[in-house]
Amino acid sequence: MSSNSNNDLGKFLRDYAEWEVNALLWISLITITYLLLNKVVNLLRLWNHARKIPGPPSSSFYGHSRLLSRQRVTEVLAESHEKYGSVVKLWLCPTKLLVSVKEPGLIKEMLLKAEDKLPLTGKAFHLAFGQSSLFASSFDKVQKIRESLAVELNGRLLERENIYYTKIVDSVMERIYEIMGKGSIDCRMASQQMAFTMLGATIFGDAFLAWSHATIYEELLMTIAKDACFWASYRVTPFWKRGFWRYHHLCTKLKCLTQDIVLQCRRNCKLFCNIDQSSHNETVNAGLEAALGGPSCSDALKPDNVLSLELNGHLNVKEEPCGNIMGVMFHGCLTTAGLVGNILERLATHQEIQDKIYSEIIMARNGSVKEGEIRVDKILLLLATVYESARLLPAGPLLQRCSLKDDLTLKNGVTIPAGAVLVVPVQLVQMDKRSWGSDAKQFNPYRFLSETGSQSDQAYSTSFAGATDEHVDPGKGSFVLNNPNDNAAFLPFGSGSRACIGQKFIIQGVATLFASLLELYEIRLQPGSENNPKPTMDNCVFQLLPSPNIIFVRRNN
Ligand code: HEM
Repeated sequence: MSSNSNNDLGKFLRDYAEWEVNALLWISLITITYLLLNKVVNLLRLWNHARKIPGPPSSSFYGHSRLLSRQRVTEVLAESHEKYGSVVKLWLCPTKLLVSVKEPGLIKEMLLKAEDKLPLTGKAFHLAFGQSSLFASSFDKVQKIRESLAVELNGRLLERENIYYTKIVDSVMERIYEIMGKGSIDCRMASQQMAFTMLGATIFGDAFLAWSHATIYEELLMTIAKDACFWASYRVTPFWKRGFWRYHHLCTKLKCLTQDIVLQCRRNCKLFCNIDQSSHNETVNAGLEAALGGPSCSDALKPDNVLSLELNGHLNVKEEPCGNIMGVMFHGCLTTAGLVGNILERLATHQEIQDKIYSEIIMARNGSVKEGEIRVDKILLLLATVYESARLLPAGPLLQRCSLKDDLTLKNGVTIPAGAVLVVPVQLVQMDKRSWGSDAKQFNPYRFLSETGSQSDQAYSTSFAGATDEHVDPGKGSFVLNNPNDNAAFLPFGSGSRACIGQKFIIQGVATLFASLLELYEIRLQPGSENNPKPTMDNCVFQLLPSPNIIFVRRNN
């Protein structure tokens, strides 16, 4: 009797186990089928929507990727827009659609509606600096911290004094003379120095100017910048490659050095100093040791609190300490160096504009109420030169966006499917004759100045189309600076929901830096380098040739 009941129980358990396994297999099968079907449906939707967007036919399975590997993307887009209109598509592979928008009105609409960034951008920052919210791809993650950073930067704009920039110029010139002593200096090197010092001093305060590791920090940042996108482009992070570990080691060094300067900055209590010091008494020695090749850095110190607490306490515990600070230094230094380099080169090659700016600076200095103050908002030609340099050489050839969840319908009726790579060929747009007049490809800062009284809406639409210095003399005071953002084709800082937060801050900062620099120094091409090649246009694309050597000549005043 009992052996029978044992057998029944055993059979029941076996049947039950079999039933459980079967149920599990069915659930897995249904889930996988659902996921696959979902992918197929999404793919069919993508192909269906893409059919209605004009673009060159793709002759192979790989779409236009072969064409893009042979020709620069801006050239391909220039030809395609010429032929197919303001919205064109290219296939990067059968599942990846690229849509380019070139008409300024549509660009504005698209950049407002497409709130996400391409996952690659977020991945490059994540891989280099760990998890941080400021440069993540999804808009939901960045929204709050964007607002806080904007408030923070605008506050900083109000409190910055010229004396501060004089200190930065002194520090930069000391280093530049050191380099010039060993040989000549090219625009790129000088601009890197200026951008790095300006941003470092802004973020970390005076402590940064006296920091003994500043040079190593700058070199590390630039080395990481060269490789960041390469390593992020791997679908699976290549842990098996030695090169990757070398890169990773550099990122760790940068992290530790950032912790060191954050600690020094707290000690000096210059920036972000309203945080509760008592919770951050830990020493950073371990971090510094690691940066210089010793053991790994201290976890106890959470320097990102410096930024995050300051930014209204949006600290996410999962975030990497210092991740946002490193992200800002990385993006800010690279982009600012590009802009400063272009201004240096333009001023060195346009002495007449430099002389006029110098007169404006002296007038602004004489007219200032407070001693030692120069109001950059009075130095119109300098600000116009900053805008024009940003227009002619944007930070990158493309602005990139995507809408991860929803399809986008533009006012011209085109629907762009969710997940498509959206781009704006910013070089083409910023040199388009229809937006900038017949001299669109030339350096003419006067296009950003117009006579007072000509600021009606109608005048605005034409005011960017190449005024000349014969008509505009900022010294006479009857001219005003146009707001560059009134021209939808002005996009060096992007536009819309993910536009650069640093635009106002950096324009004012760079202008103040140049005002302090030009007051003391004249920028000239090094004798003999006048005939060196200059940036030239080739099929609508600027060729970046070796940057010219320049010298800084101290004025006699
Ligand atoms: C000359 C200097 C700079 C240039 C040319 C520049 C340009 C840009 C561009 C083109 C974008 C993408 C915009 C878009 O997709 O619409 C961007 C994003 C951003 N910029 Fe800048 N930038 C500069 C300096 C700075 C500085 C100094 C800061 C901060 C201190 C900053 C903070 C940011 C942030 C946080 C974003 C990301 C916004 C987001 O993803 O939501 N930028 N910048």
